[in-house]
Amino acid sequence: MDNFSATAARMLPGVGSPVSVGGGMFDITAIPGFDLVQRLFLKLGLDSSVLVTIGMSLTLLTSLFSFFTYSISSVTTLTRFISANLVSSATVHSSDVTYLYVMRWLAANHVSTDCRLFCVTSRKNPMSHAVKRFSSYGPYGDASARNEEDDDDDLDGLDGSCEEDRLGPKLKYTPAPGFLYFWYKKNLILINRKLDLTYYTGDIPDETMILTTIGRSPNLLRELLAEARREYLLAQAKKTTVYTISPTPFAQKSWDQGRHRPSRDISTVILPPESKKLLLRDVKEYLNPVTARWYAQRGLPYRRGYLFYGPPGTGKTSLSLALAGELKVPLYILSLSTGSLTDETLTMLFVGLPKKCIVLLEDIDCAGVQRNNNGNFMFDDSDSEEDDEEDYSSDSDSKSGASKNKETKSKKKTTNKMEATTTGPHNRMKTSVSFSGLLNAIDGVASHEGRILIMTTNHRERLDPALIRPGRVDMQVEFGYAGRDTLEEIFRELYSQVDGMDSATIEEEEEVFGGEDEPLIPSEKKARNEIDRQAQYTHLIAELAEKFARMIPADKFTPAEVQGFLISYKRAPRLAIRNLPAWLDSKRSANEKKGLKKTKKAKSEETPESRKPGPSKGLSVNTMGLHNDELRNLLTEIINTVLKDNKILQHDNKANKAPPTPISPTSPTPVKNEVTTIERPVDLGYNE
Ligand SMILES: Nc1ncnc2c1ncn2[C@@H]1O[C@H](COP(=O)(O)OP(=O)(O)OP(=O)(O)O)[C@@H](O)[C@H]1O
Repeated sequence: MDNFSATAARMLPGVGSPVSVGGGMFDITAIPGFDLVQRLFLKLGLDSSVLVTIGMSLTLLTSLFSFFTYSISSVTTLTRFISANLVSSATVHSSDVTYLYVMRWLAANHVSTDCRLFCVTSRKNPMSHAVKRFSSYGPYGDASARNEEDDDDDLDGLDGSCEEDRLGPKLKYTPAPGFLYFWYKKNLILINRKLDLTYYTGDIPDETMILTTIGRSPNLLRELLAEARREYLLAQAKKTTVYTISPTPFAQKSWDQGRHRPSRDISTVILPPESKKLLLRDVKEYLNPVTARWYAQRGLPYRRGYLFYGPPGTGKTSLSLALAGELKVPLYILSLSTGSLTDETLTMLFVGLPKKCIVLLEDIDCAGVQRNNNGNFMFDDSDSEEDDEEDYSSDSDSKSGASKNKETKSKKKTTNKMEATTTGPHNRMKTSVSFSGLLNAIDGVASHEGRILIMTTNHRERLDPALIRPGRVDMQVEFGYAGRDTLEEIFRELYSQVDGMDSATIEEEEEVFGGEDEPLIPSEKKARNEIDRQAQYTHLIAELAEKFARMIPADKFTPAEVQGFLISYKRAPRLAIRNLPAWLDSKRSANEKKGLKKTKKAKSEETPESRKPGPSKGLSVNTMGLHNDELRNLLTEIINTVLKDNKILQHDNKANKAPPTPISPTSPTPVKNEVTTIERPVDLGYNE
């Protein structure tokens, strides 16, 4: 026996001599090539017995691998057999709203919160949407719309807990992707959440969720899905989905992820009752399927447009939101001053609208939307929100100041470029929307039939008549300062009997501020039963509301201002009334200061040039680069004489004075495709 055979025999009994395998005799040296390898190893001075070890190990591993492969394939075959014959399953994809139904259901039934493998995030998570997918299980308007606020709102409603405690935002637990099981109606349900990272670009990865239950009948899963759907939709009925455009200035504009706001009850928007009634009747009639057929049969475009106009803070946006809630349609908000809107993007946005929705084209006059000589809208720096407020200043002195200011601004505007920087309250972005582009978007072929268009403006007089002609605007609603009735209603609305509000809560709150001399209701007069107590409270608030309304000058403040004041006294109406005179004084002096500032500003803007008689507005004199004062004066004189002779100046002045053709009020009953102006009654019957 040579060296190798001796070593092999040492390590493996039987090497070099026949080895017993499977009961038979196996001689390792009989393997073909063994002799050759053995000699090679001997030449290289290596211990060839290693070969035996490697050979044996490889054989063992191959056997094990074959065993596992076989086992896995058997399990797969078995699983396939079971899933094909013994279980039922439902597949839900995250791109479909059903996903949201299920996720909400899981949260509502504590399935997602009680699982062992979970993700955790903060409830008020300022992080990206990617985190939110796993941190949220609230309702979403559509599959892509996942919003943190909404989740939290809804979650609070579901588990009765609050999203924050004394220390800060609470933690939120949700199931990790993978397997999860729970019991539903005494049946085991298995959920497999699988992420699809194939096209993952860093935002929310797609997900497939498979719900499986034992048994061949799919009824159980259908029941669960139907229940999830019902609960989700019922929760949604109390909400309005609001879409705005994505805030990125350079990206292709598109509607952003819908946000769910609690629907605003239309009764909380205070308007003269007849205006509200007419408007509601008109919109509801328009949305009636019979009306749609009526339009179709006559070949009329099935669209309806409204113009809400009035000072800022008088409820135009609030009413639009409330209308969307009342009609259960989504609200799409678009402000012409927001973002780098172009004709194309505007058209695309209108194309992207669903069939039934409200489009709110806000502040159509914002930043001075006007048509220039080229037919394009111009956006002016000088007209900011602040100016809107100034223009509507309740102080008569300041009003004259404002109008002077406005004149100076409008002069500036004429020199404006077609594309100018806009100053919306939030953005400073380039905007260029041509007039025809806007009209095309509103009523071009791309515009969806069945939509409701609401345009709001603080300055109806600045709008081009073509924009608000019948067919584009079928009804106009004026929003004004708070008259006596409105003031009373605002007060009553704020202190109404919701959220446990009653005379006891008021007295408690007053105690915090040092208490009032008189008891709210003398103890001997306090009602005995609940119904009487409620009636007594309503009566009391009505009396206070009347007193409050009598103390404020009518038609001087916007509902937003009055609400803002009252909100400081959420549960202390008598305190609000006590502090009202001080608030009115502060408002008055603020207005006086504002008026003074404006007069000063207007004076400072008056340059010696502006005082000189010059060519009429809109007429520019090209001095061919000559800056000679004499020449300029001479030219000015010549032009003025020529203009006077040709009556151009007269005509031009007239044109400047004449406001854009006003829409005259017609009959109070809306007539199809005729403009109906719902004005607030001229005399509201309120005495100051
Ligand atoms: N008529 C009203 N009834 C109830 N609340 C009102 C009314 N007007 C204003 N408010 C309150 O004032 C706030 C601002 O109102 P809103 O945004 O609707 O005013 P707006 O007329 O759209 O203002 P802007 O012209 O600046 O857009 C809201 O919180 C709203 O609750």
